Amino acid sequence: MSPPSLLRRSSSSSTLSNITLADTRESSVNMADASSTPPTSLPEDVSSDDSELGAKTDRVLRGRRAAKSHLSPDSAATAAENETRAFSGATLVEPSPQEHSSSTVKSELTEKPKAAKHYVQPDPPVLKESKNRLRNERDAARRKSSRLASIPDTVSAAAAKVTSVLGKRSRDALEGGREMLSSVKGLGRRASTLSRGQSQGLVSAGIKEPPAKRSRIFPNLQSSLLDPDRKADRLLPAKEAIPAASIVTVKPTLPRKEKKKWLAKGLYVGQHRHFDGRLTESKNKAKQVAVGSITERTHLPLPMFGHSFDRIEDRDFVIPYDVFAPLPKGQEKPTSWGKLNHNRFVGEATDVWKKKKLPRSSCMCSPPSNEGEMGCGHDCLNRSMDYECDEENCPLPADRCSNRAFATLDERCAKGNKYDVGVEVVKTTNRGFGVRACREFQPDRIIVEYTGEIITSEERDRRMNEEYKNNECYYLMSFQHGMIIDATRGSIARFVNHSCEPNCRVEKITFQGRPRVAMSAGPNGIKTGEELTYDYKFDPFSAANVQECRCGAPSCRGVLGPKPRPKETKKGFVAGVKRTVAKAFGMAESEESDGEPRERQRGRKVLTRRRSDEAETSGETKQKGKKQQLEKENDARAARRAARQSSSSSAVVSASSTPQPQLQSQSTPGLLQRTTTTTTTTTVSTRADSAISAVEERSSETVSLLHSLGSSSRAAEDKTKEKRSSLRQSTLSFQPLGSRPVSLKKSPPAREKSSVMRKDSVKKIAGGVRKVVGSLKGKR
Ligand SMILES: C[S@@+](CC[C@H](N)C(=O)[O-])C[C@H]1O[C@@H](n2cnc3c(N)ncnc32)[C@H](O)[C@@H]1O
Repeated sequence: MSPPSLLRRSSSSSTLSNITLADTRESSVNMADASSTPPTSLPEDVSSDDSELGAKTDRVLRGRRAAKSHLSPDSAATAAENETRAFSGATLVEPSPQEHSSSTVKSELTEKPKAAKHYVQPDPPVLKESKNRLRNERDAARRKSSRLASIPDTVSAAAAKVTSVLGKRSRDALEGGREMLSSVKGLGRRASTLSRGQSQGLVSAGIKEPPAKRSRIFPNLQSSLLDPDRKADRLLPAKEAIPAASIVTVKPTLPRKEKKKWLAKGLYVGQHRHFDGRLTESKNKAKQVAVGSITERTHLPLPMFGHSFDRIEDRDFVIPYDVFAPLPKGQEKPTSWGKLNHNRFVGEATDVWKKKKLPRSSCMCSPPSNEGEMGCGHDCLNRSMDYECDEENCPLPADRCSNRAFATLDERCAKGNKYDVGVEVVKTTNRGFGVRACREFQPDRIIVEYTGEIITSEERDRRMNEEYKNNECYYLMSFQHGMIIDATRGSIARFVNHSCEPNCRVEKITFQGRPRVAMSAGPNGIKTGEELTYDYKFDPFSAANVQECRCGAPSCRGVLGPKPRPKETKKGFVAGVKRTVAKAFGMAESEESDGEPRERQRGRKVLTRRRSDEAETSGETKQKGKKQQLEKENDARAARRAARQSSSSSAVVSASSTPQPQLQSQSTPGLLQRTTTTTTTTTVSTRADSAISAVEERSSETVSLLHSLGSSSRAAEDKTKEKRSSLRQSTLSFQPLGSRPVSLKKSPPAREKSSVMRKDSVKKIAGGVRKVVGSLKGKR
């Protein structure tokens, strides 16, 4: 009866599609049986509603399974067969090609009962007993299923509710869906899955269920829940498939508050518009407070200092360095530089420092009467002594005291950002590395601290002779109590180059009992992008140490150090006596070493050439030879100088007029100079030798007397200025390219030197007299 076309032998993997309908007899039996079973005998008016259909199918399945379990082996087999046939009734529905598509499930399910009805055969005779039992079981199953049938409806209703808010607040919808699910607690697997009926329909129709789509949020969601036609279903995951923990709560993304970005480069970096170059720092600050209420336009701030400073000083506006010459990406960075942002006492320096404490200082300043004005100005005692005010030595509160340089620097640097640190290392075209400002600095404002290892002079000698003997640059600066800051490991300030027209100055300030070296802006302030420079002011004692200056300033001295004095005939009594003595001993005036004109100039020329040729390897041998020659000359000159100093017996005068090799104790900041020891054999004549020894004997008494006289009159003055003179000794030492340290000579202590330098004319005359006497004696 049944058309062969409707008999299917499927190899599909579907659980129920393995049923084989081999002959027509069997199939007719099956059909008869199927006619009495709900799936295949659904009346035409049966709704095609999924839930209902699902419920009915469910009932059949349950009834049949129950019957199966109560049958005898034979009857069970028959019942199983019947069951199979009953299902096969459903599978007899030949789906149209379109019906294979999952999207047409609904129509298929609607038509299926009708189609099945066509092919259902009358009920064949079966075992009565088993049939009755089967019926009973079926009834029981029906009762149970009817209860379950209402659950999908509940879920559908819930889903509909969820759908209504879908798209608005997905999170709320999810929560709602979850609540709904929990309200139908006890929901079985079948009831919780809305499309169970659908899926069974598909199966019974022999259509292989498409592989389930997987949701990213709910990986266990069944494909039916992802049906685009049923949005609500998507939000209702199968109860047992989705543990509560796996539900990801989607947090609403709130707009994040943007972090303030400081300008790090450009025309308008680090500017404030109320700066007036004519006013002092404190007055400027007061003015700034006064105009504080004015709302500043932020969209177009004025360039550096509001250009006012340029107008006042009648200077050209310069485009900041980083605008016309921004740091190239991947530019060369200094290597082998151990950064040290605080002074570190090394070795014996620690003990020295502990023993020698600096005296305390305190000021008596009173708060300025004008609101907003800053106190502790130039008349502040602490300031004049180069001491920084703090809460212990100053009666003013920190916000009214303008003498708190290091406190503000520490505060600024603690912020750690580039703007507040304010400086960066750059590669210069012709002077190695340098430092430039990343922001403006107002006049006298502290910029950076010169820090490094604090070492004793012995340690310095050792390092110079052993560790740094092949170095090109040295970073030594005198510190305190004869100690030295070695910034080989130090702060960024070590890279600051020299200029004959510097924009910064170096000063020593005692902060909370400890001296620290500050680099501050000069009187013109610093513009963003400007290279920082200060005057090294070192004394090129040896010609070998003279370096060509490449600062490019209009008033450049040509060398790193003071301008060489032109050769001139000295006037005055002492000079005359000297000349007489020199003539008497047959010493040519041209060999005078005071100004060291010939050698020094020759040396500079050589060095200048050498530095310009320094890149050429071939030139190095040449340089060495010349250097050796220079050193020989230096030694000879030093010997002559030693002889002359002794012969003149005027140690005091010569100390004040002749620039001595200094390692420390200079009254103004400058460079520490590595010196060559003057121990070479004296080549002066025997006559001169005898004259010298005679003078030495007689003059020693007079010199010491002069010292004692001077000291008593200076006592009061020294008391006040002692601290200052001992602190103002920031002299930095560095070495020209290729030169090698021979040994280092210690200069006299600061106090001794300063006292020596304060000689009055009486002493000069006395010295001159002694010289004449000495020379006359020598002649005799
Ligand atoms: C304290 S270091 C400064 C940093 C150095 N430019 C560097 O690259 O490390 C001093 C050395 O820099 C060089 N230098 C500094 N200022 C200079 C100038 N105006 N002209 C030529 N060379 C300079 C000299 O070689 C000097 O020995």
